[in-house]
Amino acid sequence: MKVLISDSLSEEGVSKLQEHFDVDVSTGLSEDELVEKIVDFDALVIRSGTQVTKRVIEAADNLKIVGRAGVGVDNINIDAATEKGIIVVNAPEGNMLSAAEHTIAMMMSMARNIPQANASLKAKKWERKNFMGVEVNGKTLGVIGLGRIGAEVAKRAQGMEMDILGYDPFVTEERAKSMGVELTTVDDIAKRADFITVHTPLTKETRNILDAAQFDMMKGNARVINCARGGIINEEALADALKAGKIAGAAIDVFTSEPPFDCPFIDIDNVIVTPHLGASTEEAQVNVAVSVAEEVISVLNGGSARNTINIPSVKPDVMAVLAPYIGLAETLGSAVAQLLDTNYDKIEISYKGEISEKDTRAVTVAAVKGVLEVALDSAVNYVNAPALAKSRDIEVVESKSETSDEYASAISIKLYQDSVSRSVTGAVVGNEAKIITIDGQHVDIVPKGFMIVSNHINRPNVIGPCCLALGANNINISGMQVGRAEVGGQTIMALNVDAEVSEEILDEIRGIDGIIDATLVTL
Ligand SMILES: NC(=O)c1ccc[n+]([C@@H]2O[C@H](COP(=O)([O-])OP(=O)(O)OC[C@H]3O[C@@H](n4cnc5c(N)ncnc54)[C@H](O)[C@@H]3O)[C@@H](O)[C@H]2O)c1
Ligand SMILES: O=C(O)[C@H](O)COP(=O)(O)O
Repeated sequence: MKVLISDSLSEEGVSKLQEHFDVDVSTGLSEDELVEKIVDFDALVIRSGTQVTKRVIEAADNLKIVGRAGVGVDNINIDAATEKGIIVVNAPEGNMLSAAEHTIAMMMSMARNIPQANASLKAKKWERKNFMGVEVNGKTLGVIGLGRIGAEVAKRAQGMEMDILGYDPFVTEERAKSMGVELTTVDDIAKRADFITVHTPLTKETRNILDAAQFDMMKGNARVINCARGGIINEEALADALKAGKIAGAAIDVFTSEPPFDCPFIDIDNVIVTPHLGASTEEAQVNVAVSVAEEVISVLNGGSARNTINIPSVKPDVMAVLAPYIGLAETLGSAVAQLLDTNYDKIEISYKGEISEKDTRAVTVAAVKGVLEVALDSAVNYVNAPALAKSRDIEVVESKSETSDEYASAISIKLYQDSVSRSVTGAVVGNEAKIITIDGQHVDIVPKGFMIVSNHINRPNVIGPCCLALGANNINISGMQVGRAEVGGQTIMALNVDAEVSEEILDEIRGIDGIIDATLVTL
């Protein structure tokens, strides 16, 4: 079998692979070169430097596995790989300490102007008064994303006597408390923190999580750090805030486009930058290279992988019966997680009717994956979803009842946090998945595309203005369902729309008299 390594990989990983396979190390390939070359290979091992695009996947007729020696898989077209049956694995733990240490190094370098002072002295200047710094002791650090790296950063900053504020929709109050972190909102972090660091994946929710509005709220002495992914902090807004003197500095390791030679803040004096070095330590590189090499060896020899991103660990015969329900459960999980706008500590999956007699473990895993994916994106997969829920103190409960009201089988997923809960129920009719209730109210929705779900008072002159607002913004409504509540009572409305709806338009809808809430659900 043949393995292509297309980014620089630690020798320990290369030699492990060479013990088993014919290994070709070719770095710096263009997309065209990779498309041409990949045809012959059974495995591809990469870091962040290789873009595994749809074209590359389409050309990869022998490829069985893509191994990412690191965390982020945003440079891999996962859907294309999944469609082609190519396993994608990563090495989620090997570089977390290095990334956390780099974050702390960036914070300290920024606090004490070390890169600028170093450059000045090497230019034979003695400019002590230009490099007055600040202490971090007693200061407040805001950590956005309290996963593996965020948690390690918080721990290290506490060692330097910093107070930690955190935001992570996926972390419960209890867990935050055990980490010594005060859980709050992004805006509160923007207002109160002296240093702010981001440690999330780049998703629809995290893109521009620090934007012009947040820079406007920050204190004049605020400093921001991005050692996660370019785009989590809006680069234009950051440049504007620095130029206007709204904040005191920034330390950036990752960029929307790398190398970032056209980046709008790269030349600003109080910005320090590194060329995506978070994982660049000897230790981390050995860890991730060995981890990925072991995964590739196992998979190419017919075994399984530990850190799969896209392949369910379900036996083929079980899959054949459960496949439509696995898809349904994942979709329902995603829908309900998008509807609940607080953290949750319990996921309840209820099976009714014929499905309750089956071994539903795989369906439950799919439901949990669907729920968690809203916050964790590609970090969650069929294999790790239950463990991720457990590690975040989220209880997963299954219940079964042999009777089902209208459909042969129905699945409900309910998320809880204290007295707040939301639920979505679905069924499979023919081969088509349907949402049949939202929060217990009957609807009949094909769960696909964009949907606005709102609660409103069941009385005249509420639905019309919503439709007018969408029409005025050129958003076409392709379907509408309204729950059945008594006149004057609270009811659900679900509007299928043909395009994504911005927060501004949703705010317009939320402002309509009689509307209680409105959420965009993307499926
Ligand atoms: N600079 C580097 O070289 C380097 C090295 C390693 C990792 N990384 C990047 O660091 C990031 C974090 O990695 P990790 O291993 O800690 O991942 P992780 O999956 O362990 O943690 C990510 C956390 O982000 C949280 N999150 C998701 N959506 C959120 C949202 N909307 N708001 C706030 N929090 C949200 C999740 O709940 C999770 O706890 C990734 O983007 C990864 O690619 C960069
Ligand atoms: O996601 C990651 O693991 C980091 O961004 C590291 O990327 P690298 O392996 O290309 O250094």
